[in-house]
Amino acid sequence: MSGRIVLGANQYGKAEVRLVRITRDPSTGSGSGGRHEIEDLNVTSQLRGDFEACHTQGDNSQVVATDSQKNTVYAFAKQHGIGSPEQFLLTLGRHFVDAYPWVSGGRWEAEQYAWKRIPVDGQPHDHAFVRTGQETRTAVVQIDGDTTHVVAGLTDCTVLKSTGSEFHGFPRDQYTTLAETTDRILATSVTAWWRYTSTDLDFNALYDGIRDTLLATFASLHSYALQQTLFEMGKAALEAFPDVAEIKFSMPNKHHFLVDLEPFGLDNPNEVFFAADRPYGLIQATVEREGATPAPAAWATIPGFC
Ligand SMILES: O=c1[nH]c(=O)c2[nH]c(=O)[nH]c2[nH]1
Repeated sequence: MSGRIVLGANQYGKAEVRLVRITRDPSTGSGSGGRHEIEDLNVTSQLRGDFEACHTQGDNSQVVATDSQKNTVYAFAKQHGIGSPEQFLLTLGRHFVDAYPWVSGGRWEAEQYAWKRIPVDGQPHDHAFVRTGQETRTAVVQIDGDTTHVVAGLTDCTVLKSTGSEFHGFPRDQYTTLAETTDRILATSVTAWWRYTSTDLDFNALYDGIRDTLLATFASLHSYALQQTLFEMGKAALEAFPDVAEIKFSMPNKHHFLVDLEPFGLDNPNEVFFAADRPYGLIQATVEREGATPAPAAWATIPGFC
């Protein structure tokens, strides 16, 4: 032992690059926009090799910036597609090892989130999807003497439309930078609670029917705002299910920003997106039957709704 302090094992890179790739095939599908495929990944790229000088002397001449690693993820999604996470990571990893002699290896990781097409009238929709495997069904019963309230709902039901969503016409002031758009991704994680008017119902059948109605409306509505989508989802559920008195929603607007690939000489016609996790828009509203008697006690223990 010399007593000298030295650098041990190290790796570095960009973690959790959220990437959504939409692949459009205008020759397929029933609508004018064709059938879309969605691939949704969380990618981490880390390089290993000779990075001694950076750690010990602040010499960045061999440091492939983590920002460049992130850009490469997005550019490769455009250029090579994804296909499978394994194939995508292999292409990515080989690129860094081949491009930089001092990069001896690295670690590339991806999580892929599965999406299913939302069924509308029994047919899988061309460009509206629901994320599988995370939705939770919820229910609360409250009894107070002779009064019983049943509220039920769902949470963490993540849905996405890769077209059929616009947002424009909003006021502009000196703090407005958001561009108007006539074609954007609309994605949200639906939390909904609805109040039943009776305790003697086929709750399983109702849950399935209400959930399917909410999702089919999300899929079918050409949206001008998430607020409008929320209202139409509630309206459709109330119209189809007379045993539901009212429905409350909390829906984050899960923003997907188009990645600027121009610096890399690539166009990006709504194909490669940065899926931001925060901040997010948060849209909350109650949809109710006009003139109905309110039931504040039913909602007293369900926080976070208006
Ligand atoms: O559907 C939307 N509603 C908004 O209120 C809003 N605000 C915003 O910046 N983007 C959006 N999108």
